[in-house]
Amino acid sequence: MKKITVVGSISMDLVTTTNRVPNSGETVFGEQFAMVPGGKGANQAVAMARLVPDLIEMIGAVGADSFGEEIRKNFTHNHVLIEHVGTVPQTTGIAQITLFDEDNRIIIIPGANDAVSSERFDSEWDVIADSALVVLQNEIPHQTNLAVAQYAKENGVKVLYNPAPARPTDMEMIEYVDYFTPNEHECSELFPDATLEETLTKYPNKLLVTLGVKGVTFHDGKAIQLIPAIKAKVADTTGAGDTWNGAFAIGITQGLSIKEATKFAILASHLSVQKFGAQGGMPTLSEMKGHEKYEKTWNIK
Ligand SMILES: Nc1ncnc2c1ncn2[C@@H]1O[C@H](COP(=O)(O)OP(=O)(O)OP(=O)(O)O)[C@@H](O)[C@H]1O
Ligand SMILES: [K+]
Repeated sequence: MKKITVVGSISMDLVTTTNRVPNSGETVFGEQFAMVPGGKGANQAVAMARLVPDLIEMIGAVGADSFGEEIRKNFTHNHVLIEHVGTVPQTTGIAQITLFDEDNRIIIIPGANDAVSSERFDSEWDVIADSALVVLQNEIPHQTNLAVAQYAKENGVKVLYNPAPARPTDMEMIEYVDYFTPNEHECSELFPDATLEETLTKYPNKLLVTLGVKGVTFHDGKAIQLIPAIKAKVADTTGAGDTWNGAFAIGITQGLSIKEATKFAILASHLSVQKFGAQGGMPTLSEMKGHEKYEKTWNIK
């Protein structure tokens, strides 16, 4: 089977839980601290490798620091292939997350992720050309995404592009990609002058919009489809979108229709929101197969 390649971000999430946030010049005691691997690229790679191990190739960069080492271990533990994860002089990307008052405040330092430049690719181009699918998000430079998407198109390789977080330059990508997967909020940022229905109708079988607890919507060429989410007892929705994108990528590359791949991915994200952390709840294929909503006709291997 051909590999799936993610070109994207890798970071360490530093998560502080506190009942008070300090004012300028003030020091407070918080409640808890956790360090968990994250970054949308890495999360989507792990989501896929949980379902199909040793078939997901990660292209990205970390720094020459202890976070980089931890992240490499985490990839290997999750059966993501990291021969093309480089080490650069910048620090490993981090997200400093403060959980306060049932909400979060996040500072991202891209660090090594800003150094993921297609101008430095060498054997990476062959990896991309040999892939069944390339998966992109928006936490590495836009120029790299654009160069990868253009190269993939020239070489007949399909691209799944998750434009998260949305950037003004995203629309330059759309003609080179096969699947475009914003969430509802990103979709209205990217298409501010049209209704959701108009936008979906303009990009049939290409634009899939995730609607959180409402599910996923797309136009199938004849009509707009809305596939409902599966209700869950929610522990933490972090990573729901990454799980959905990763599982959708697996479904599509294993021959499912857009509708069936969407349903497969909805089941994966339903399982993911029931555990803490972005990667914590990402299901394995056997966990998926054990669920009553798993359909035998999917035939995922
Ligand atoms: N509360 C929930 N219960 C069940 N399924 C959910 C829930 N939230 C999200 N999902 C599933 O996950 C998919 C993706 O969620 P969403 O549209 O919120 O993506 P997102 O905004 O990119 O997520 P995040 O940024 O939190 O990772 C949804 O289409 C849905 O199938
Ligand atoms: K989760």
